[in-house]
Amino acid sequence: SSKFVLSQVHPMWQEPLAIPGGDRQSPIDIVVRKSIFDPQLRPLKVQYDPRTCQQIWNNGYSFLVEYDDTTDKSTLKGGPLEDQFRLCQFHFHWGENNAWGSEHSIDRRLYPAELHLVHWNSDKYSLFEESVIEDNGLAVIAVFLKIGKRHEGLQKLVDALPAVRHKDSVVEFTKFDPACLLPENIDDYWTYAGSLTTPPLTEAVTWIVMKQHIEVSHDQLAVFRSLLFTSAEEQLQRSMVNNFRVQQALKGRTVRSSFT
Ligand SMILES: O=S(=O)(O)/C=C/c1cc(Br)ccc1O
Ligand SMILES: [Zn+2]
Repeated sequence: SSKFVLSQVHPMWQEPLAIPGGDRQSPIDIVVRKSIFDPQLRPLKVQYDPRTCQQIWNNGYSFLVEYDDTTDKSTLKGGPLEDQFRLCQFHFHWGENNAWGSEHSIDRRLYPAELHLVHWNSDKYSLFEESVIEDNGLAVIAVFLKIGKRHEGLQKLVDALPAVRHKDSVVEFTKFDPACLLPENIDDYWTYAGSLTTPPLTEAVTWIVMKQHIEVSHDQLAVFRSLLFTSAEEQLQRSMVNNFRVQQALKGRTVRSSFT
């Protein structure tokens, strides 16, 4: 029988005492009126190849949709980026209800969920693992999710999630084009220097936070919440909800916008 702890009494992981550097941590609240329009920010160039999609893995924090990043087939460049970056995975963060769940906020407004498309700098490094510790090693596109109409493109992913209910489970997942999860307008975004929001929390990320959100249905998000933080062997199962990090101090950083 499935006895799940419905509300989270303990955070997903303990915030470490010593954070690497600590002056460019993520996520943050984006104060719109304090962001600076930068006319030199170029449009983003996203070129994803659905054939590089490989599997879904429940890593105990979220579920990662993983891509073959051994060649430059699914890439991101332009925007604030000087180099070419390779897509390695995307995942989400969400709440136990629709009132919260995103990691970033816009003028303190939280969304029920947030998508992260994680890319690493393949001009400078040969492996994702190397890029994770370098200050311009990673670029993450963040897209807010709002409850509304059903997202047709997401449904293929939602249908696969019961197969990765427990931590450490993996299921083959192919031919998924992550571009279908981007909003129509990807030219309007905020960007700032930050960190991973899950361990190792390294300060290697150029964040690109989309202004326009996407819509998913209540039922689609409910399937995210049916996942578990815990592995099949564990006695006490815990629902995978509230897998977001607390917001971090801006510490004098500037958030730039690509739009006025
Ligand atoms: O939430 S993010 O900051 O995008 C964390 C990304 C991430 C980085 C590593 Br390394 C492993 C799994 C992950 O989900
Ligand atoms: Zn994330």
